[in-house]
Amino acid sequence: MTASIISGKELAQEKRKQLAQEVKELKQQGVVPGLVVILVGDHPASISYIKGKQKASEEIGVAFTLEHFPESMEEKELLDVIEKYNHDESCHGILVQLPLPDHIQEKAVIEKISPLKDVDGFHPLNIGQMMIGEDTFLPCTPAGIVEMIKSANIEIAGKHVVVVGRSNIVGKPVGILLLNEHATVTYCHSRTPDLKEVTKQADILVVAVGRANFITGEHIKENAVVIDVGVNRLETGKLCGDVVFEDAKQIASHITPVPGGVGPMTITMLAHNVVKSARNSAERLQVSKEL
Ligand SMILES: Nc1nc2c(c(=O)[nH]1)N[C@@H](CN(C=O)c1ccc(C(=O)N[C@@H](CCC(=O)O)C(=O)O)cc1)CN2
Repeated sequence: MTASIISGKELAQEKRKQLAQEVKELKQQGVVPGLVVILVGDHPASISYIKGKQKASEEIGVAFTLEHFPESMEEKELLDVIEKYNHDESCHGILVQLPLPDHIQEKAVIEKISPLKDVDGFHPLNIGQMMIGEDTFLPCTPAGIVEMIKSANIEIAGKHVVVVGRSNIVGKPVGILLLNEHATVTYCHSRTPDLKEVTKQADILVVAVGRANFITGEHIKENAVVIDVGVNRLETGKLCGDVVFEDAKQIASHITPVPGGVGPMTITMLAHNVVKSARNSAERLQVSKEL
């Protein structure tokens, strides 16, 4: 039997329709959700991802602003731009596209963004809230993965999840979100001895290493759910994931494709966070009017 495909593209379309409806309602209350994306440099992949964010924002009705600066921009200048938007009431979400040039400290930049506008969910305060299971802005790729698993009616509680990769953006938080859903979680990384012995125990295997075709059929348990987070561009120009799709298709019960899997859901969860932030801000305004 071949695996069912969990289409992030289709789920994203469905969620974007719901978000467009929520934005319509917010606009009737006089609130236009606003997203500011900051790009430093001309990284081609970043430019392409930002175009995706702009297209989704336009589809949903979110006001999108791009602040594009040269690679030579100083860290201080970037912090000042963030400070400006922290105080701008028309802006509900601030996102600094990663990676940043080497001379700019990612940590300082993330910490500068107001936690109330941190729609990437990368600020330590929001990460802490996520760790303890409080309502907050969740990092977009991990949140999108959880939505995709749930959309396929896959039970998470009690399952053994193996996460391959330990980045702050994807690997670490996706493990925490799935732990919060009562999974048993194991993390693997470059120093894990005998990787396939661990991955073969996974009921749900999440792969986020950024290496084309890193996971083969040998790593996958029969009927596992395989979530491929990799977006790798081959020399031929073709995109592929971290998992050999043809192998996984024969073994897994479900698999996410690349392209059209986790990527579109990352962008949709960003829009979800912007709408959530606009709603929070409308509620704060209402409370302050009532006082
Ligand atoms: N500030 C952030 N920077 C980065 C993040 C992030 O969440 N916040 N994640 C990644 C890049 N990323 C979003 O920014 C991202 C990656 C991939 C996709 C996507 O839709 N991929 C498509 C293929 C796109 C293509 O043709 O190249 C797919 O998988 O179908 C969206 C967003 C690093 N930086």
